[in-house]
Amino acid sequence: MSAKGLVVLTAKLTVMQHTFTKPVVVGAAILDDATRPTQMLAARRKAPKSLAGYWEFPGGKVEPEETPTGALVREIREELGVEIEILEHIAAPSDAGWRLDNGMNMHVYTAIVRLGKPEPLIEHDRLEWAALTASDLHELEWIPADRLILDAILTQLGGTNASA
Ligand SMILES: Nc1nc2c([nH]c(=O)n2[C@H]2C[C@H](O)[C@@H](COP(=O)(O)OP(=O)(O)OP(=O)(O)O)O2)c(=O)[nH]1
Repeated sequence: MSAKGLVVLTAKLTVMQHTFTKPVVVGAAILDDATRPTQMLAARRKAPKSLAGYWEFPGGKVEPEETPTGALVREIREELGVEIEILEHIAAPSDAGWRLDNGMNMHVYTAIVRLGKPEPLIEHDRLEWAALTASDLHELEWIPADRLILDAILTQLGGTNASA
């Protein structure tokens, strides 16, 4: 095959890969404080109909040219109108992340707000600071797949979280 043919084939394969592989989702567990967190920001989805009313980690899909953390900073800027600093990755059951009900995988990172006040701008109709305790977090109606992640966050923050 000629060099030109190889370039065309590679380009076609890249397009096919983006078409057929599921996007990776990133979510932010936004904390009220980096060293002694007591609260986490939950966001209630407006759409699609099947997810409207459920609480989630604000975030979204990683675009092909983005890093996961770069995508998360962008998504939070778009959705909540704030600049965040990412703190740590929440350890997931596999390198692929947390398996979601839609077949996608999600990576979750703790973060703090560096600039601005979070507002539900596009995808959400409510934001709520929930206490970092199992009872307060689970009281909200989360997207079912997110509940395991809540427990992992509580466990991972256990060493620094005064209220857990
Ligand atoms: N953001 C987010 N999505 C989640 C969570 N749990 C969960 O199952 N999902 C699902 C819902 C969606 O099907 C998918 C994420 O898609 P999204 O609609 O948030 O992505 P996006 O902001 O990039 O939106 P779009 O450009 O595709 O419209 O993952 C979660 O905690 N946060």
